[in-house]
Amino acid sequence: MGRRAQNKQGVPLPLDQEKRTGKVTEKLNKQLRNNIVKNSKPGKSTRKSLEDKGSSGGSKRKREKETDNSIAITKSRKSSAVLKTKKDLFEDSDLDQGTGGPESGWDNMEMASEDGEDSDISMGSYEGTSDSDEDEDDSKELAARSSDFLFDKDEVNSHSDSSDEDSAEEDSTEEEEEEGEEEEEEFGELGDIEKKSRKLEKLQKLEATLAEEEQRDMIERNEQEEDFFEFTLPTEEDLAREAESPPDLNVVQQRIQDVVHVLNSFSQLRESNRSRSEYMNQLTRDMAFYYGYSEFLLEKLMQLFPVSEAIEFFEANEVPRPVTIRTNTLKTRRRDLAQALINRGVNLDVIGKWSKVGLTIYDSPVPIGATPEYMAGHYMIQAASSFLPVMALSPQPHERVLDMSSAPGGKTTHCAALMRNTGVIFANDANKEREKALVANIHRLGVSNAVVCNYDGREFPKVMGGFDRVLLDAPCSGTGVISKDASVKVNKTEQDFNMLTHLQKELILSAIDSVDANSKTGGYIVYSTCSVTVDEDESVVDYALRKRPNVKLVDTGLDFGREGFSKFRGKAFHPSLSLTRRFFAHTHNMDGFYVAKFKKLSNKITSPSGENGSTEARSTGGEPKPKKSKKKRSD
Ligand SMILES: C[S@@+](CC[C@H](N)C(=O)[O-])C[C@H]1O[C@@H](n2cnc3c(N)ncnc32)[C@H](O)[C@@H]1O
Repeated sequence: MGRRAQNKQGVPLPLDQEKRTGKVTEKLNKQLRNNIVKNSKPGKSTRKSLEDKGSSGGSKRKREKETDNSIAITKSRKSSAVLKTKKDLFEDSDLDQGTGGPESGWDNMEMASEDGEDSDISMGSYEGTSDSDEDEDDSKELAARSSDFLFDKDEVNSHSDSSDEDSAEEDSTEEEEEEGEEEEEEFGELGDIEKKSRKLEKLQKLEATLAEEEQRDMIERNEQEEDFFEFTLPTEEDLAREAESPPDLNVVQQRIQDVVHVLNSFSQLRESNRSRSEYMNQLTRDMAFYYGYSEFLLEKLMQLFPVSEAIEFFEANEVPRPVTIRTNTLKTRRRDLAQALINRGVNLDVIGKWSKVGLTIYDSPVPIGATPEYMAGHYMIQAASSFLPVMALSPQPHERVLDMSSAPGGKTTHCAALMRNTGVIFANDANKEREKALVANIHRLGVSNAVVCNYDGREFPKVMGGFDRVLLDAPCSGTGVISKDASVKVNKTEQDFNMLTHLQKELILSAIDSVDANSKTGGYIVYSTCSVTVDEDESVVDYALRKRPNVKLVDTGLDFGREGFSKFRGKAFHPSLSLTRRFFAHTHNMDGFYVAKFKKLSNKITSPSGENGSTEARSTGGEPKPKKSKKKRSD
């Protein structure tokens, strides 16, 4: 558990709270707009003072009040003409009801965000709330407001009276009054529909103007903020002093934010005598401390993302993923299972459009691993990400399938369900202890087409071959499941990674050699890990492509997930690596996962130089083992 999670004296704010781009900015814009609509009066600044922000951790955000006020006043005045007209439009039509002041503006925003997340899950999108969803919500709200406004005739008619009474309205320009008179005349002449559509058009124009105005204001505000932002990296002495006193997470958190800010606008905000690597070193040190990782692992994981995204990644690892279950279609249908669980008071929803068998469990009055339905084998408690390799493998009825590292059997039993208990699955694992759970699950779920075996996967081609499909859900470091097992943060050394990747490379060649390229229905291999490191993912797959030119990567068939790296930190992989898929907690709300799918083209191993190898793999069963490549490789 990281210090961030351990800290009991007040939880620091999420580090991305001050993000200046993307959705947060958009939300901020919305809030600003709300505040301005509610509060804007000529001469009153609606902007939050920058001085409100913390200045610990070596940063200073100064503001020259006079300059700022004058800008604020000018801006506020500039907006007021527009706002006033908008106010006219809304004032007497009850449109303000329920929107409250600036604080409730924040409240509304938070609620909208939560709703977005909920509907995200219930609608099955794992891509997060899209901007267009938010836009759609906004436009619905606007349409609702507009239609209230347009169709409440009495309110519209009383509008001019009440505006006369409003002293602030007396300041309105003559043009505005003239426009109002003209409007009344026109209203007398034009039909209802035309009148309404003109009003709506006007409303839309005002909205657009307001949005533009606030966008400009936001940009200007950010620029000013940067002008007054100062951050100095702590010296060795500062750090030594800091180390002597009890750790203050708030100081570290603030420094992380500041360093990220500097790195994002490096040429503008850096100290001239400091290099990027000095900032990166401080960031690594602080983040490792803050989230409780070894510096070695933190650095490795940091390399996967731009710095701001890395923070989202580490934050997501502090939050548990939703509990998910997979319906065992050998015994029941998802609809019936959901109904049975709902009858027990379980609060659930479908997992997403991408799966027809998954359910997300929000809460349950009974342990979800002890219901009668669980005991009867109607479902498997399984992470959403674990569905993916089996979906990619797509085993067919009557095929011969090998699950090379199968315990405790989540994927074996899924394969059996897709094969409708026909054909045969060899459920292998090198660990006999873990196979107890595999056997128990096979029995509980009613799988009758599995043969459990206990070989080192590297030896499998010597035992048998000729499979239509092979799944290698490889042993890995588990960097994708840190939210479940936080010990990974500190217990994986460089040596562990070296040993693991070596094993993974041997296993992947074995998996390839176990498949029959001439299979009428298959000839596929899926490689997956619950780790996000390139060493265990793309590097292993690229190695396999080089060592076995008789396979090629194909589309995984998964219609979401991020493309695998085809180059990484100066290292070029085969371009087809982009066909592989990466999944992350912070982007897909599921455990970190990697999936690659190969098609075997020939049972002959062609040497990397393009010559035909003299041997065939054991892929058709019984053939000699492929000769070892004489060429020495660095990996
Ligand atoms: C990620 S887990 C597999 C999870 C499993 N596929 C499931 O869905 O339930 C990796 C497995 O690889 C097994 N393993 C480790 N080394 C192995 C080897 N040399 N050959 C075969 N299996 C191995 C481990 O015992 C572990 O059960």
